[in-house]
Amino acid sequence: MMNPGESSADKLLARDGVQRIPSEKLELFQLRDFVPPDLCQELISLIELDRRPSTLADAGDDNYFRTSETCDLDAGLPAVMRMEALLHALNGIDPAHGEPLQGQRYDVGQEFKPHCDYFNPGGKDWTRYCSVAGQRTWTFMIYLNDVDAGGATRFKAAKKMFQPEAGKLVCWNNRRPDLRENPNTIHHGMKVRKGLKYVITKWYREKPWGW
Ligand SMILES: O=C(O)CCC(=O)C(=O)O
Ligand SMILES: [Fe+2]
Repeated sequence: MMNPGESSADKLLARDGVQRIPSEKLELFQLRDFVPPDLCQELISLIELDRRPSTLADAGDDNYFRTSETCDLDAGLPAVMRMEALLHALNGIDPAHGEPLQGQRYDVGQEFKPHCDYFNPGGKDWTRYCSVAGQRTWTFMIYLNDVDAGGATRFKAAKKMFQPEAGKLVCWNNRRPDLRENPNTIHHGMKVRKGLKYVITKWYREKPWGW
């Protein structure tokens, strides 16, 4: 049986418009027009109100690895609740297994270099990030606006680049069928060349989030 912290290809493909990116190496999907324009605008306004420099687990020494700005979105706000309801209807994941929704804002020249969303087993932050809620299972990411130039998300193993497009969802399973972390999920939020880029990210965990 599927863990309540996971979605599945069958569940996602049951929705009209969901496309699986052909690859043996990972489970990767997109859905255009997932989030309506008025909700995209509301979420952009919330990110603008409350942004701060992004941080990283296992950051290492590269201060330019993730140069965007982040915002934790308050789960009690109507726009955030609407977003959560859309996600739950699509992916079927128990909302208790979700981390709080995060917003990201990238200015010209900002990027998130190639990385995986799961935590490195045995890495120095492993205990701190995974002791309560376990490993990250699935990632759901939504572009909130069309970017003037740049800002694509590149999945090298799948030979796929997603162009930002208001309301478009990209989602993937961070693990393989045997539940080991899948390094083929490595992805690069490429530099914005012109304009701003806003995204929302939702990460799910093996166990309930609980704090
Ligand atoms: O902004 C992007 O295109 C990628 C964002 C991302 O990978 C993340 O927030 O984990
Ligand atoms: Fe990521």
